[in-house]
Amino acid sequence: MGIPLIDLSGALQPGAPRSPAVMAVADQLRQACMGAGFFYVRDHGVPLDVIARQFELAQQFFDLPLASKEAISLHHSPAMRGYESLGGQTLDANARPDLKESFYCGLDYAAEHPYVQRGYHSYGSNQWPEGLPELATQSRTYIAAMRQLALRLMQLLALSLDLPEDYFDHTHQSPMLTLRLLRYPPHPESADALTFGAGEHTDWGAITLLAQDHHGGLEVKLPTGEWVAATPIEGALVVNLGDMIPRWTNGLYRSNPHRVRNVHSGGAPRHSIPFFYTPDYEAQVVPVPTCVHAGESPRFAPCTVGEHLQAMYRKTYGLGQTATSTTPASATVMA
Ligand SMILES: O=C(O)CCC(=O)C(=O)O
Ligand SMILES: [Fe+2]
Repeated sequence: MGIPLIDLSGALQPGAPRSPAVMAVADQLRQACMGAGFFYVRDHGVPLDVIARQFELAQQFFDLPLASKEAISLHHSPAMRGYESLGGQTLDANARPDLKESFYCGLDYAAEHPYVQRGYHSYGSNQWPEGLPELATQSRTYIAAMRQLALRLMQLLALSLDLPEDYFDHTHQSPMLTLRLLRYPPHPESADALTFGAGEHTDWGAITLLAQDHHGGLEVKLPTGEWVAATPIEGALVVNLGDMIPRWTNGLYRSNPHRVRNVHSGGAPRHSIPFFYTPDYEAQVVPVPTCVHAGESPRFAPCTVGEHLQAMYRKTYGLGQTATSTTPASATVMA
């Protein structure tokens, strides 16, 4: 079992849900989601020049002086948007802080939006760096294109579960969408076994669409326990399932652990751009009807998206509680 490559041409248009081309893609998705929980997509409809420009601007952003980046530190932002310096996050509580710099942005939610008023984590406005005005406009274009693809992938996922195509559409009314720019310095030669660019973790939302540069370094843990490289494929995106998907599918589809070490770049930094398609903060995540059969019970405690995400942010940023003392209620697996 590896990480399959799925060609989306012929399956991008909604409204012809049961055509043979669409159902062939839905079948491939089902196999991938029951296995690696990761797959590549190509012919995905996101213009390649939009992706290339996002990488150029990411490089320009990280090349800014540290003081310019720190001026928009995410610690200044109630919505957790902005710059995060090296070692700012510890994705694996048993490892060292991650060797990566990052920049968070997302949808602009106005101060009057009820979720901003309620102080929900990550709802609010962006912080953009001085001197790089195109980053804001380009990131909005990128988010819009990725959002459209993610919506379509969730529709195909619904079909793969024998559900109506639009089954999950309503769960993304006011989503927690996050676009993240990442730069990993070269992995130090002296690094010990507890050093990672991104420590072992699962993603937290619905699906992640990852664009990576040509260096590689992302590794995925298969259900067998074997780690495999998610080697870059030109023009393709890596898609993986976040923690909401096993909850919706009662464990049928997997949100698999993965990690990053920038060990193949010949001493160059590695850049990647994950887009986290995370549902509405208040969406209740309970198993879909086609995944709980007579006599079976739900394997996960019901949760809202916001509860789980907030607990995971707290855990990996040491906010409020220490990493080891935080066990999100939503992580509970029922017997
Ligand atoms: O940089 C990568 O390839 C993956 C990053 C990642 O897993 C994450 O940000 O959740
Ligand atoms: Fe991840």
